[in-house]
Amino acid sequence: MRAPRPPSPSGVFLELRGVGRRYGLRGPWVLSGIDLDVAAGTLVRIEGTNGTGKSTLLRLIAGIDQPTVGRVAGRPRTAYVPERFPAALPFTAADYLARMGQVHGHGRTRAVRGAGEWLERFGAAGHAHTPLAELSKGTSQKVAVVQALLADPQLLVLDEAWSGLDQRARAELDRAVAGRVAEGGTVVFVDHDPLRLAGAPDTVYRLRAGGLDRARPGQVAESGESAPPGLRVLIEAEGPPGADPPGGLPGAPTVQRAPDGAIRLTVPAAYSDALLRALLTAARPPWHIRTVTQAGALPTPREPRSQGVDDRP
Ligand SMILES: Nc1ncnc2c1ncn2[C@@H]1O[C@H](COP(=O)(O)OP(=O)(O)OP(=O)(O)O)[C@@H](O)[C@H]1O
Repeated sequence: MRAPRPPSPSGVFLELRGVGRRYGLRGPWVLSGIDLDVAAGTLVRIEGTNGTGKSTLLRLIAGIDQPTVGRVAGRPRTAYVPERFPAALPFTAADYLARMGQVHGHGRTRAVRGAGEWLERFGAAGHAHTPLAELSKGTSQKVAVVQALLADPQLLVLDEAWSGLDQRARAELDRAVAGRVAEGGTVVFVDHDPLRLAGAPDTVYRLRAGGLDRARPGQVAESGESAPPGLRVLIEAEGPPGADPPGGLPGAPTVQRAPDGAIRLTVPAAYSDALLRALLTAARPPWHIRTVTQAGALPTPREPRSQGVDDRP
C-alpha cells in the first residue's frame, strides 16, 4: 500500500503553473496560461461552455495527460471518471471492479467486498455478473463511478459522471462526493447541470478563451453575515416518497410539501449554501436538489419561521 502524500503546509497538493495544452504541433491552444492550486479537502467545480477545454483540463488534473507547456506539480492518489467509459473489456462488472480495487492497492477480499457494497449502493448489484460489454449505458456509467470510488482517492476527478445515472444513483454520487470531501479528500468536477451539488463547491472556476477565471470563491455562509439582508432562497429537494427533511437544518427554513411530494424549503439567502450542503450530506435518505430560486425579500424582519412540514399548497 502506498502511504498518502501529505499535503503542503498550505493544504495545496496539486499545482498547475503556466499550463497550456494544444493537440498536434500546430493545433490551436485549447488551454493557455493556466495557474491553479488544488487544495486538500475541497470541492471544486469547473464550468465553461462547450469546447472550452473542460475535459482537457480535467485530464491534466487527473494526470492522464500532460501539458504541452507549463508544469503540473504534486500527485495525490487520484481516481478519474472519464466523460466516456471504455466498457469493452472482457470482464463481468464484479470481476472488473475487483481487479480495479486490487490495482488501487486493496487485497482481493477487500476489493471484492468493496465492489459489491458500492454496486449495491448504486442499485447495480443485479448486474454484478453481467459482462461489461452487455451493460446498459446507465449501468456501465455506474461501474465507471464505482471503479473510481473504490480507489478511496485523495483526489477524485469527475467528468460529467452523473450523466446517464438514474435519480437514485445521482443522489448516491452526490452523497459519495460530499462524504469524500468531509473525510478530507478533494473532488474536482464538471457537470452540465448548473445545480449539480449546488451550494456545496468551495470554489467554482470558469474556463474562457483558454484561460481560467475564479467565478466564485468559497463562501459557505454559516452565520448569515455575508448575504444581503432580507433576500430569501427557495430550494426544491426531492427524496423518497413521504420522507421528511432532516432536522436542525441551517437557517431554520420554512418547509412546505409540493403536490408531487418534493419538499420546498425557504431560507434567508445567507443560509442557502449551508442548507444545500446539509441536504447533500444528510444521512439517508439522500436528497436530490431539483431547483434553487430566489424567493424575494422578507416582508418584515421578524417573519415567523418553522421547520415543521406545512402541507398547505
Ligand atoms: N484528443 C484530442 N485530439 C484533438 N483535439 C482534441 C482532443 N481532445 C479535445 N480536443 C479539442 O479540444 C477542444 C476542447 O475539447 P474539450 O473536450 O476539452 O472541451 P469541453 O469543454 O470538455 O467540451 P464539451 O463541453 O463539449 O465536453 C475541442 O476543440 C476539441 O475538439
